[in-house]
Amino acid sequence: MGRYDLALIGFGGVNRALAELISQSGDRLAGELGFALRVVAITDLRAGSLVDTDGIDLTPLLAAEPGELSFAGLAGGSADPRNEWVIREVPADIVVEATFTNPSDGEPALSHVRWALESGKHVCTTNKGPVALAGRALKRLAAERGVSFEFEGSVLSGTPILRTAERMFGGLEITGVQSIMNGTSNYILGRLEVGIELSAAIAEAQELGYAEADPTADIEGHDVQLKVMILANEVLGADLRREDVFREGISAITPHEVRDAASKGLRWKLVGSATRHEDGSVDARVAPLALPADHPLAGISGPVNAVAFHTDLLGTVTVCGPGAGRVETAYALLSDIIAIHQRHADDETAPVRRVLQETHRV
Ligand SMILES: NC(=O)C1=CN([C@@H]2O[C@H](COP(=O)(O)OP(=O)(O)OC[C@H]3O[C@@H](n4cnc5c(N)ncnc54)[C@H](O)[C@@H]3O)[C@@H](O)[C@H]2O)C=CC1
Ligand SMILES: N[C@@H](CC=O)C(=O)O
Repeated sequence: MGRYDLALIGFGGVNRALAELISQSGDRLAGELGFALRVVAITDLRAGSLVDTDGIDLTPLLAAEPGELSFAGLAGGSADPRNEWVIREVPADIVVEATFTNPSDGEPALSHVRWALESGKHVCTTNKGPVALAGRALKRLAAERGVSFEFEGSVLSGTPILRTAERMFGGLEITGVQSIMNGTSNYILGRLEVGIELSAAIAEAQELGYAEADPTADIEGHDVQLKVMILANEVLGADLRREDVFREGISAITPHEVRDAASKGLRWKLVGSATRHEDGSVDARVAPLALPADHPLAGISGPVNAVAFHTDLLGTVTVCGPGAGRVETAYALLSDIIAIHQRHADDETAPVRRVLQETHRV
């Protein structure tokens, strides 16, 4: 059986959840998917870096409290993350980027992704920064190097919204999208409705693993701004920059307004939308809206997200599912790895083929 060796960049909630999945369910997944997964490198700003090209034993790492994990002193370990060296030099097949999202310039994740693609490694990421701010250039670089750049988890976490649009909407003209794409703000609005204070609701969203490292990005709409850019660029053929997308968050909405709206059958939602005009131009914006109960997005609660696609032949098609969560987002990474396998399993240089040949099974 073939195998993919992974380098995990960032070892916070999402990449830990992926490591847990591999550690606990790797054999079952290998039987089902036809390839095994092995982690050969991990880097993290706080923990440092750890490399073992024979495969890292994940069990003791996952047993440690996240805040207390340090790779210094372990064989192949260092207190320094050594991101560039690990990404460029360690012989991994796939670099899995899950450091924090930087809405301003996408760094350092943008460099991580670029280094990996330049080194001829496939990349999967849940990080919205590189995809929203440099998606076109990175896809071009990946194509030049004959590798894949996958980012399903950058929009709607594990819910396969980008692949659904790409693979299932053939022949449809999509004229616009209206969406709820931030689990944290949607969760918080629901908590305000039942009388929880804003600061307590934010703390809950952090504890549950939904919030960004800096939750301002969730509350003030930066996160949705990036996701609208990704969706519009991928689905509507746009080439939006951040300054093209009007942004207003939920911080100005008071708990009283939320409860008052609910008593009138309205629900405040942070809505990201994009519309394509006849001349091909695309307008996009992020703003809170008080939606009537019969709106397709009004009933979307908690960390669940949804995208309503406006199409010519089907009218409105709404897809909903988890929009945040560690395990849910780790699933997005697994789905990216499966996509890489499906695309490259027949390549001359594909890792699966290479391993099969090495072990003389073909
Ligand atoms: N948690 C969620 O529900 C979702 C998260 N995402 C995105 O996935 C990414 C990871 O999310 P989480 O794991 O929840 O975040 P997290 O904050 O739990 O983990 C990020 C990790 O990256 C590490 N890190 C930061 N800078 C680094 C650097 N320069 N080099 C190496 N490591 C570095 C941090 O020490 C931390 O352990 C973020 O970009 C986030 O926006 C996307 C969809 C959903
Ligand atoms: N903080 C984000 C995580 C996923 O992108 C959210 O709450 O949606």
